[in-house]
Amino acid sequence: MSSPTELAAWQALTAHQQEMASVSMTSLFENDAHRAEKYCAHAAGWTLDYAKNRANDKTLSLLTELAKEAGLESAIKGMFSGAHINNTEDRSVLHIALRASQAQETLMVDGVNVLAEVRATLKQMEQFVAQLHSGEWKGYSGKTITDVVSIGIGGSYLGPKVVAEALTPYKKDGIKVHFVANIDGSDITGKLKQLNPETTVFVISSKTFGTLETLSNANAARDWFLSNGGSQDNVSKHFAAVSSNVKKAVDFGMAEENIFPMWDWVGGRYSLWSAIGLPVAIAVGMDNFYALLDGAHQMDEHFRTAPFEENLPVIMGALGVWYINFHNAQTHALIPYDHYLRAMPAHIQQLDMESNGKANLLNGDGVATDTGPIIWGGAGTNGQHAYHQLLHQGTRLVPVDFIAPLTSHNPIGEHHVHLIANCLSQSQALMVGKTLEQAKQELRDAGASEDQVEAVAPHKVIQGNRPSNTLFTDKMTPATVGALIALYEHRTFVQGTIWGINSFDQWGVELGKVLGTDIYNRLVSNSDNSALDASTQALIKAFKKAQP
Ligand SMILES: O=P(O)(O)OC[C@H]1O[C@H](O)[C@H](O)[C@@H](O)[C@@H]1O
Repeated sequence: MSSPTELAAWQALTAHQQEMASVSMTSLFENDAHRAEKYCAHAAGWTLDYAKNRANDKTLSLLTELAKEAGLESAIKGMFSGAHINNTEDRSVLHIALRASQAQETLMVDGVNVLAEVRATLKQMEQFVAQLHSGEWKGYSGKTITDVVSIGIGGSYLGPKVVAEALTPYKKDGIKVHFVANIDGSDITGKLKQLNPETTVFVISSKTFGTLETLSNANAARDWFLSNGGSQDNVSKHFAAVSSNVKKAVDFGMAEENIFPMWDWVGGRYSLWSAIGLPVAIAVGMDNFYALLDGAHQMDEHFRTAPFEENLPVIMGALGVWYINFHNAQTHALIPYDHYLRAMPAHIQQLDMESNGKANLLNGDGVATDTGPIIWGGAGTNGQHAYHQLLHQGTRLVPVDFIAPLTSHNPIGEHHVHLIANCLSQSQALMVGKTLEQAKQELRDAGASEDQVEAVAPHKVIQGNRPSNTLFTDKMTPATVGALIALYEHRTFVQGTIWGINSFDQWGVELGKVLGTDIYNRLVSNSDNSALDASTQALIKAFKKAQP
């Protein structure tokens, strides 16, 4: 596809943005008694209230038209049929196959029924999880396993960690699941201190089995195991792997039956639904893992079949484009009002920024528009006492997604009512703001002198008219958590399709890895560094000087 700026809907939106510039969201509500119910959509246990956006019927119809002109309908068909939509790697993009309904028996891709492979792997996971939970799986000294440590990084780490945390109320007793990712030795050292090698199983999650951080931590775990009573013959009782590189995992010491396959049609950041999600399945049980997959599948079906006007990923994706490209928004915040979902913004950050942080169209030409925004956020209400100041009064426009369950897993006292009251009031405050007159009156009512009123009132003005979506569900369950993450996966795809970029490769991370190896070699040798830039030379020198 060529640049989206050439599309008729893009040009119409550019003109429409001018029309909307002086229209406040509050006036949109005043002029349409049905706005709240109209600007509301439902899918897979979630409701999206998108009424608090700088958008009217025309905006939404132009945005929907833009998605159509950009070819989103055929892109969706392409994804679901296994077309090689990841064009730079010539691969299908099939995370949707990992959660396909059991009723579907075949999905033929390049002559292979991928669903048969997916189902066989799920069965393998079932057995593994059952053996761990029943106590049938014993460590080398005959003791029952009490701890599982997942070692991975990027997509082979963050998604499972975030979902396992989100599903804390569903955790099964007996086995504690830990995650290690960083090559900073403090990460694994801290974890190993709490563990007994006789009762610990490590799951090494790496699609390539070639990632520096993961292999370094896997080797450190094996060394620890071997120097604390374990033997080479027993490595297979304490180490399993999830990887598409079986040979490397076998060479490490894994038994072939403890290696769970991955496929090149699953991108790392989309892989938590595969055996990469094994730590989740161990933490919450296979029944809950299946419920997670089913929730995601419900969202897939909605995305595949719902008209764009009612389609949550399309609405959210298109509204994001509206702000990024027509209002110059540089970032997008996700604020879950749910303690267990507190790390979700980090997962969506990885998902979205690794997918849409691109500057080339599918055909290789440079883009003419901004693409993926900076995704950030954190748990409400904590953020209200920190960065919300900037959301309300800063100079930047930051569209926000508020995410909340209507009921709590821990309904103590008035906590949940307050939590939700805060969530709703934040989106309200962002929209309505506070005028100078209101600020003055507030100060007068509090007994301030006229001098104080004049001096302080401008600082209390809140511009308002700042957009947000509110996503809510009855309860955070495996199914609703699965649907929520699938929603953001598809939103990312919608935006990538509108921008005409490939959301499924990640060439940008490679250069740092190559240079990292080069610098490593320089740090451990007496190489001639004079050809390097002066800053890097000085930093290498400082490192070497500090070594004992
Ligand atoms: O699963 P692995 O092969 O170890 O890869 C782990 C991660 O590393 C890479 O650098 C990619 O940027 C990620 O997309 C990937 O998830």
